[in-house]
Amino acid sequence: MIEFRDVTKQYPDGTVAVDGLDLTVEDGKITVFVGPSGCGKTTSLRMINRMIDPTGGSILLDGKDIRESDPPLLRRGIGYVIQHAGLFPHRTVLDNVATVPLLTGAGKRAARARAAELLELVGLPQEVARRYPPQLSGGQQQRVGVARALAADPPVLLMDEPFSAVDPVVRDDLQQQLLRLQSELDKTIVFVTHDIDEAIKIGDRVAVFRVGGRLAQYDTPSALLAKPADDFVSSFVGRDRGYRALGFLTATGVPVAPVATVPAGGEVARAREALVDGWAVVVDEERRPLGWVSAETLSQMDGSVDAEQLVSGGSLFEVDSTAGTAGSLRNALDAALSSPAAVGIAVDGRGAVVGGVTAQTVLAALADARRSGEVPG
Ligand SMILES: Nc1ncnc2c1ncn2[C@@H]1O[C@H](COP(=O)(O)OP(=O)(O)OP(=O)(O)O)[C@@H](O)[C@H]1O
Repeated sequence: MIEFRDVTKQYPDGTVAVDGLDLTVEDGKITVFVGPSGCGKTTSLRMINRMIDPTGGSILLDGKDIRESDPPLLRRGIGYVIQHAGLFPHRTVLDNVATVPLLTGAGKRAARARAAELLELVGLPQEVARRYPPQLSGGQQQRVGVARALAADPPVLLMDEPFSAVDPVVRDDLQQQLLRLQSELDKTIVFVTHDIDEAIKIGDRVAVFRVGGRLAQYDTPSALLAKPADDFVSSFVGRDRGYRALGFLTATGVPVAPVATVPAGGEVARAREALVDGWAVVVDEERRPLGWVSAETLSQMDGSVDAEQLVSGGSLFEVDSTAGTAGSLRNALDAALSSPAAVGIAVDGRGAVVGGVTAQTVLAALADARRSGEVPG
């Protein structure tokens, strides 16, 4: 547990970067510091490993004031990941990671074995280990940075905008990977970002800072979206916060209705009979959706349903609650809104069609969730 107690940092030029911060970072959780540029996120983070010392108040790590700890020793228990990974360009990827176990007294062979293990853990293919950092993509470099930070097996991990320099698709991938790693490792992670979407996606708890280094709100992502403390937080979490809040409710409670399906390669005449409200989903042998057909598209096919001529299908959402993979209400609503037939396709864990929902059904499920108190109104 990391406790900030009335922590203030005033730089020598008079700038107050952090002002009276009181906050407790829980063990085994991801705590995100988010806020506009210059609000003191990085300063707050760096005070945890004593790269910066506060000018007022105190920070406790597991009940002990960190001022009583020798900084190098303190940092052994605190991994640190930054934007652009901060790797040594002239050492191989393997050696970049192996540096840490070497520093903590492991032999060369053991250090390299540990490094190889960590690279695998963060999802890097083996051949990457022999390359040098400039020969890696930005996303791969970030993974190496995470592997290196984990090398000493520190209970605490500080991450300062680690994924900001990569494109949105890679970023999404890195975020998923972090969540997967965390579900295995249970580290205490403090993560700085200026991106509220990222904060909401990965944070167990999110601390929103305002400029001047003051904490505006510290809450779970869903509470932040449902009950922003003031106008600043409300505008920071954004206009579509109601829509984003749907991402926290699983679609398991949404009644899925049967949806018309026709096999690819089946007879057009039969497919025409199967249409419901003018549409049917074309599926492969495993009942996985390939796209939609309407009376009009069928009229352009001769004889059999041609998988090359379908109306493309919109997003899908999962309802396989037994596998614990149910999508969210947001996924379900998006599926309905993006479907050419206005019916969102629900699939099971294997991707087979199990039915469909309309936007009205999703909204009715949301209204039910509100009535039962599952979500604040
Ligand atoms: N060494 C320093 N000397 C003086 N002022 C500083 C110093 N470092 C940071 N600051 C100021 O302290 C404030 C907080 O900076 P900090 O880097 O903690 O913010 P941040 O929220 O992480 O910002 P960003 O998202 O832009 O990185 C800013 O006004 C910044 O200009």
